[in-house]
Amino acid sequence: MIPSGSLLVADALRKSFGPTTALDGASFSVHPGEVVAVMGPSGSGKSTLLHCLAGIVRPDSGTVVYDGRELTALPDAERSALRRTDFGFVFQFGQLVPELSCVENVALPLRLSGVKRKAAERTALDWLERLEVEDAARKRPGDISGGQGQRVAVARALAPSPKVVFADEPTGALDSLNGERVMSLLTDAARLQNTAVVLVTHEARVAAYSDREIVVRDGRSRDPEFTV
Ligand SMILES: Nc1ncnc2c1ncn2[C@@H]1O[C@H](COP(=O)(O)OP(=O)(O)OP(=O)(O)O)[C@@H](O)[C@H]1O
Repeated sequence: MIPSGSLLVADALRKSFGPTTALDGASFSVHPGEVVAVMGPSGSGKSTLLHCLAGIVRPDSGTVVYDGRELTALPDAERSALRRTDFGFVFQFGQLVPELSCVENVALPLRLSGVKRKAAERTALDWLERLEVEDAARKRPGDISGGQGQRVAVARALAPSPKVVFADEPTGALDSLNGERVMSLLTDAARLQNTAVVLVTHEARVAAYSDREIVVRDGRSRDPEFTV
């Protein structure tokens, strides 16, 4: 049975890329404000699971239900709109826009959802402060360190108050000290605003920041919250 009170639930996901089976029956669930780590060896299907959960990749079969709506059945335009309004993303290499200052990067998703420039930049500055990286506000991503860049990327993901943040190896390019700082800032801020976090990682010390771990092996995962 699908776990009750979940915000995002995937059941029996299957996905192949040509002859390669990436997902072969994966289940997953996350509650509002919960941090769930998706663990597993390289090539086991973690990123594919995250992409299916975020509506970026359409599974061959199985379902993804977000807030009562079946993502897998929504038209592309509606899924894109949902990604903009409800989801935030943090990738391994920040993927900030190099031509914009850090405060403009954080303000960008707010601007795209219609917030006026001044208000968007005020909110962006608040978030940079919360992530202890306000010194980088007027600098461009190329002029700050990798650790600072990831904090800016976390600020950008959280500033629009998303319901879910998807983080794919968010500390993979950082040393352990910077990685731990980014993880504690990300999870504290997410819990504070009741944002769920889907965290893909193969590192146990990163997964230690989660409330729960789900292991993917050979494209299969079983969420223990599901009951038969
Ligand atoms: N777009 C794609 N085209 C072809 N094969 C793909 C594609 N995406 C993933 N795969 C394959 O699917 C399998 C699962 O990949 P996935 O990236 O989901 O694993 P992962 O657990 O995230 O790996 P890693 O930890 O190395 O990032 C791998 O064999 C991979 O090569």
